[in-house]
Amino acid sequence: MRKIVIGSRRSNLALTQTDWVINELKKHTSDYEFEVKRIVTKGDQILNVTLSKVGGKGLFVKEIEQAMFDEEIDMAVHSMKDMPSQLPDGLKIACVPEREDHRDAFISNDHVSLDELKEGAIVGTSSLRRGAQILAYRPDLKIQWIRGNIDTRLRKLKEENFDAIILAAAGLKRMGWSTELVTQFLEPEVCLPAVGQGALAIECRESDQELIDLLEKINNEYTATTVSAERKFLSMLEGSCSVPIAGYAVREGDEIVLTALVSSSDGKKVLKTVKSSKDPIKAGEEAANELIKQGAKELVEQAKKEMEDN
Ligand SMILES: NCc1[nH]cc(CCC(=O)O)c1CC(=O)O
Repeated sequence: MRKIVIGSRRSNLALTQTDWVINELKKHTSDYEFEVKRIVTKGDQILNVTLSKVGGKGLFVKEIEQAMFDEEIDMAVHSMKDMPSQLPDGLKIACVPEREDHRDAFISNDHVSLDELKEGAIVGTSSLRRGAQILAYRPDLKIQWIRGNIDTRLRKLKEENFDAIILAAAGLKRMGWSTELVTQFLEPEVCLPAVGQGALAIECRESDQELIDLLEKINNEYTATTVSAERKFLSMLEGSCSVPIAGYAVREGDEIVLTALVSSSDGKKVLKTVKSSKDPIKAGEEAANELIKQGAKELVEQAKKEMEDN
């Protein structure tokens, strides 16, 4: 019997997601044994600075991808939103299972809604994207960086000087937290999710056809298609991890409808567009081209300069 070794970050969320995938695979086959191998990534080690300042997305996947090349592991389960838009040669996203909740979850002390937070209240997030959209919606609020896993952030909400925090709903739900904890789920109109938020990316060697055939069984066509539109948009604005960037696609009839956003970190300048196409790649390209036309590249350049100055 072949043993499939799955690399996972050691965070509770990563391990939970990996276990979920193993369970899904076991529904389709009993021909394999599965083993989880924990891998520490750079992103797990650096917890005290804004991720966008130390290299952004790739931080959570590099060591895991190396382990795949070295054949120490056969596959890995990633949060799609942590995946850079370009994969190294020789690896592929073999399948995209059904997406969990795509929304951001707003959690406040005493369950005060975003609209009813007192003037100047402090919202904790380490995401430029969330911070900018909250400020665009409520310019009077203060954004304060917060890091750590879900438990740490919830503890900081209670113990430190935060009035509210924002987390991915998907993370909470996958970890089995009660949704009663959540004051409100932010709809994409208020806070457009990160590209791929709530979805998983299962990565393996391009040459491992046997594993690719197995993973195909838990691919979700709707999620794979809509996420491909979001990621095409992201790839055309790659290098933009210094600016807030967001994208979320749905299917309406036979069209993929992609909403895409790039903004300044202070939320004062928000570029947003909605593009539809039967072809998800085309929807992604058109959204990117439209935002570039509106000045997205200039926003990126400006943000890079500000970061170097700081
Ligand atoms: N950036 C870290 C990260 N990567 C994936 C998730 C949650 C699950 C998901 O969005 O798919 C989180 C935590 C968060 O943003 O609150």
